[in-house]
Amino acid sequence: MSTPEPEPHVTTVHDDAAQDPTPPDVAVDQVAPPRRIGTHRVMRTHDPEGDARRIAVLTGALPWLKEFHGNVVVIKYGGHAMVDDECRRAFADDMVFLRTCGILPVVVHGGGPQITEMLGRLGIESEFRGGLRVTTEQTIGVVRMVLTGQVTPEVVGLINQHGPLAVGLSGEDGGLLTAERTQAVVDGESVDIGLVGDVVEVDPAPVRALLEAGHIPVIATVAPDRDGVVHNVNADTAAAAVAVALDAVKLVVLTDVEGLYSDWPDRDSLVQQIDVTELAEILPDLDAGMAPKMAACLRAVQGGVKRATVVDGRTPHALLLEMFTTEGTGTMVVPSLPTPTHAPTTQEEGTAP
Ligand SMILES: Nc1ncnc2c1ncn2[C@@H]1O[C@H](COP(=O)(O)OP(=O)(O)O)[C@@H](O)[C@H]1O
Ligand SMILES: CC(=O)N[C@@H](CCC(=O)OP(=O)(O)O)C(=O)O
Repeated sequence: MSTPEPEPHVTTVHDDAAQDPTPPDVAVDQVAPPRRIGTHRVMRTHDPEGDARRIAVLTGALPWLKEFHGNVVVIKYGGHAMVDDECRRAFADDMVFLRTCGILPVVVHGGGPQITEMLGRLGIESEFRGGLRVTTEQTIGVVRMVLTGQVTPEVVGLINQHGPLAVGLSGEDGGLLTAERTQAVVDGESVDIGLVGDVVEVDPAPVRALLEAGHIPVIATVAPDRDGVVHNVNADTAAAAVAVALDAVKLVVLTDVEGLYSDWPDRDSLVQQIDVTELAEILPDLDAGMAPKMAACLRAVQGGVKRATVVDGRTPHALLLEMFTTEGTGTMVVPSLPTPTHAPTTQEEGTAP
């Protein structure tokens, strides 16, 4: 019996190697690939000028962060500033930015165009006198429905895309606002405009409770009078009253124009800064849209709010630029400026804290 030939030694890769986690044989002359250490991330390209700009922005924000940290800032979010998607997203980002920086934003929203649209759909014509809506028994229901049932949830929803931060409430909730029937002033004459109220009392407790719980309050401006009759309150007016009651350091009014023009509509006449004495003088001559807005800024600063600014809400992030850079935007209302007895310093000229 002959001895069987030995099988030639063959290195094979078995079919079942796919299930076998051990690596296949490595030929002696094959070098293992070098081990890769770490992973990639987005890196800056060499850009000393860009770096200097970024650093200037970040360090330049420091005095403002110190000024606002732990303090209430009231933001009046006008109905005209809500119309564009990009601006709406930017507004929500800005509110969350403020809250994350330890600042306490409180939003008071308008909704004039949205109310007008709904009234139009119902076949009711809108009428304004002295910048305020003539409000009948019929229209107050629509005003209340649009502000609390449509605009508040929209604003809350926008902010809450970042997480459950915003909580909506109206002047009717928790005794927040008490209104008293008011009149409009047209050509120096007081005229009746129905169920329109001025704010005569603010109970800040419900808003403070929300702030303490880490929330961003979003307020709709319908409010009962002392008999419980609901009134339509202009959102600029309500924002000013809320800012005073909460000892806010700042009121920012977001609207659809760059600020106050002294010679409206001449675009070269933007007022950069105005003190309350001068504002009180020109207030009776202001046109409808700006009249309640500037009256609100006046009321806020006279009530102890350090600054009130009207800013163009159609420019995304205009609020951040206004709050965290020395170069302001829009029109700033400040307390009465003392008559300078010396050449103004840079600090007095600018808007630094
Ligand atoms: N002196 C002025 N300076 C700037 N805007 C003015 C002036 N007078 C009237 N306006 C008008 O006021 C409007 C802003 O008010 P309004 O429409 O009530 O805004 P919001 O909905 O934000 O409260 C501007 O779009 C402009 O048409
Ligand atoms: C009395 C009065 O005029 N109320 C306003 C309330 C909404 C508001 O102020 O909205 P804006 O801020 O978008 O203008 C109105 O009915 O239109």
